[in-house]
Order: sequence, then structure tokens, then C-alpha cells
Amino acid sequence: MPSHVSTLPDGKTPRTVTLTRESDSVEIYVFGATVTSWKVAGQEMLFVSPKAVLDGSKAIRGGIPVVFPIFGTDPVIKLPQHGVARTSVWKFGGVTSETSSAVTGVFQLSSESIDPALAAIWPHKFKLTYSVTLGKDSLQTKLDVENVDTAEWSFEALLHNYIAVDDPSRIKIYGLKDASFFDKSHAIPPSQHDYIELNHEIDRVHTVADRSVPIVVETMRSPKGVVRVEREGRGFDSLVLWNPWATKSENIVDLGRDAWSHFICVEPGAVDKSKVTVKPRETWTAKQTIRAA
Ligand SMILES: O=P(O)(O)OC[C@H]1O[C@@H](O)[C@H](O)[C@@H](O)[C@@H]1O
Repeated sequence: MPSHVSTLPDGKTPRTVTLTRESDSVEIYVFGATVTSWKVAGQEMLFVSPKAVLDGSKAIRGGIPVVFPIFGTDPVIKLPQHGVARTSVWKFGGVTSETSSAVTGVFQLSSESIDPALAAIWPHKFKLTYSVTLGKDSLQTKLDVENVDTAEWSFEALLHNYIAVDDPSRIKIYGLKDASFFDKSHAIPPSQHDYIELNHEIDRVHTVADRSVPIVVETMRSPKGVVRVEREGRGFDSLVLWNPWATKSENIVDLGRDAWSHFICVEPGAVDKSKVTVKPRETWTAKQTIRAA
């Protein structure tokens, strides 16, 4: 069986979907369409906080939350931080493709099914389709944003990957040498190398001109110690790096004391200067593939 759906105690409402192929698997909560586990030959590649809230009352701390239609907060659009997608219940549209090398599950969210209070703040009509494909040593997630309204609107979107690492001060991140950035934390100076190393918190929004260059993280784990994040399509021009380090993580209630030392967020997106405008009936598509080696 390529997929398994677990349900809430009523026995009917889907809670998680698990896709499997050979000894690999991916688990997705319908709450937020949040990927909460990706295992390659049994090894977990993503971080989920031991204090993550999984009952649908709060965005899940870890895995791959989907950020839409704002990134961070917006002084004009008064939506909650990172928007509505990560805290809405998505519909599982089923397994749409299964070959010997990959299996794909699809999730949908439309403006009609978000919290009416949030829809009143951001009243644009949209359809999101999120396709999760488990391949050999790879996880691909594709986001389609369709404007089903009568006027154009703008949005930000981002895939907030929490990549599991053992010690963020030992990792190296390649692929951002020529990228411009602004640093929300103003914590670390630009790297003198062709990689980024961390010894402090980081909260940086990069604009990446060349999407064909993958972001490569040497996680120093074993056996799969290299994670590549590739971006395809016209969509993801931004790349955010985030880790709150010890001091800032004290204020994050669902993170836990030392949890900051087990992840680096590597987040492809279309945010800030790369904000997107879609016309009526237009669909914007962006895709990432994460590979483990
Ligand atoms: O705590 P949240 O809402 O999940 O956000 C976590 C972080 O997400 C990052 O993408 C932002 O750049 C950070 O500024 C933010 O703190």
C-alpha cells in the first residue's frame, strides 16, 4: 500500500496521511498540510519539536509548515504570523500518481474553508494545491496558488523546512554566496567563504538570482549527512535561513530547552521583494525537491 490515512477518534475525519515506498516514508498532517516526518531508509531527515502541538490548536513546530499568504507579520494585512495555510485543515485529495520510483499525495485548501474571521481580513478567493511526492532519497513538494477571484491579488508563500542537524555550529550551508540578503536578527556578518557557518542566531531573507544553484547543507549527521534543497519553476526567488539559537528559543514555548540545537530552517519562498501577483484564473506554481545523500 503506497498510502495510509489515520483518523481522529470518530474514525472518519483524516488526521495524517503516510506515503511509503520501499523503506522510505513521509507523513503529512491534514492540519496545515504540514509534513511532519520524512524518513530515508529509516532515518528521520526533518526536525519536529518534542513540544510541538499536534491537536490543531496551533501551527506545528517543525517539519514543513506551509506559509501563505503573508510571511512574518504585515502592518497592513493583520493576519496571524505566516498567514492562514499552516493553521487550516486541508482536504486530502488522494494518491494521484504511483510509479515504481515515486508516489504522490495531493492536498487542497480553498478560501471557503479557512476560518471566516481570517477570510474577512484577507478576502481574496484562492485555491491551493499542495502535492507531496516521495521518491528515492527525495521529497518533492509543489505548491499551486490559483486565483479564482474576479480581481488580481498579491501574496507571499514559503515552505518552512526544518532540516534535522546534530549541532548547528558544525554545519555548513552552500549555495548562497552570491545572494543578497537582509538580516532580521543582525546577528552574524556576511561569510568570507563560499559557505555559511553559524555560531549565533540567524534570521536572514536571501534573494537568490540563480535558482539552478541548490542550497546544500552539510548536516554532519550519519549516514545521510548532506541535504540538498533544489528549487524549480519560476516561483521561489527567496531563501530564508532561521535558527533562534539558545537565547531567542527561550521565548518559543513549543520548542523546548535545547531543541534549537537540532535543526536549521532552510526555507524556499516568494517573500518580501519576490512577492507574487496573480491575475484572475491564473495559477502560480513553485516546487522544491529535498534530496538526502
Ligand atoms: O514562530 P514562527 O511563527 O513559526 O516563526 C518562526 C520564524 O520563521 C522564520 O521564517 C522567520 O524568518 C522568523 O522571523 C520566525 O521567527
